[in-house]
Amino acid sequence: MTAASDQFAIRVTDLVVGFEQQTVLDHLSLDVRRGEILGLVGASGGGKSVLMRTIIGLIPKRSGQIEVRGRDDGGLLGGHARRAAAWGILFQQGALFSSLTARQNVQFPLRENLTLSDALMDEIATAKLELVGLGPDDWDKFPSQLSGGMTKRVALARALALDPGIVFLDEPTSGLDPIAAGDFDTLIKTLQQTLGFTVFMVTHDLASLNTVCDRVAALADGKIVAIGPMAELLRSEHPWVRAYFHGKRSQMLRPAKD
Ligand SMILES: Nc1ncnc2c1ncn2[C@@H]1O[C@H](COP(=O)(O)OP(=O)(O)OP(=O)(O)O)[C@@H](O)[C@H]1O
Repeated sequence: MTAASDQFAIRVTDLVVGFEQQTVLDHLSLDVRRGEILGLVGASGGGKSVLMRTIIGLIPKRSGQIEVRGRDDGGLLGGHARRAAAWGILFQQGALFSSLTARQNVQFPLRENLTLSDALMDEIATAKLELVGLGPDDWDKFPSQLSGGMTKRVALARALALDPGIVFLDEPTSGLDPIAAGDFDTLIKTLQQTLGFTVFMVTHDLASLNTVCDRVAALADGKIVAIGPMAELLRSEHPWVRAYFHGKRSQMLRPAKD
């Protein structure tokens, strides 16, 4: 492993992805640094989810390279589980199993990948639920009994079940009120700083981009057209990036000048 490749958690080079006649990602390149929180913005239908799903292997690519390093330091886990622990994902709607309790949802990846006693599995699952701020009263609730914010927290606990090196978050704050969204942002930042994983986050939430992301990447016309800290993106001359960050709705979020 070279020092340069060690620096990156994900390297996407010249990626082309499409469906029938449609080309969604058109020779896209993107590096995600190890240990950073990268936010991805782009127009609706522009290919953000397709990019995330292609990186994790759910959608086939037409051409290009994808290198996902994740966690390869060995740790306590064996071969199959080590690969599974490379990344965790939080899907947009939480995507919990409705017939399983919060605790059982978090145990699911453990059961799939590890051979552990029920007692140990219980212990790991409750530790993860505590990590995301859920107490014993919530552990045995079913998804229908959880609020939107709690659902996201359980989904995050499940994404962290195998101690992944990379966490993919698909619009983590969508559907949450601004206070719950702010709390969730803080939780992600705190966990990332404590546990040191890399975060790849698709979001439309300007507050999240401002407060939690180390860098922001903008996807337009199937490519990454700007990438850097938020302050740099705000100075970008790319027409779509300008329209996104300096359009009427974004302006409304800034304090009025007196
Ligand atoms: N499985 C699929 N089969 C065919 N077309 C697809 C498939 N998945 C996505 N697409 C198409 O790819 C394009 C990009 O979709 P994608 O879901 O990545 O957009 P997005 O940027 O995540 O949008 P949003 O912000 O609205 O969630 C869309 O035109 C969509 O219809």
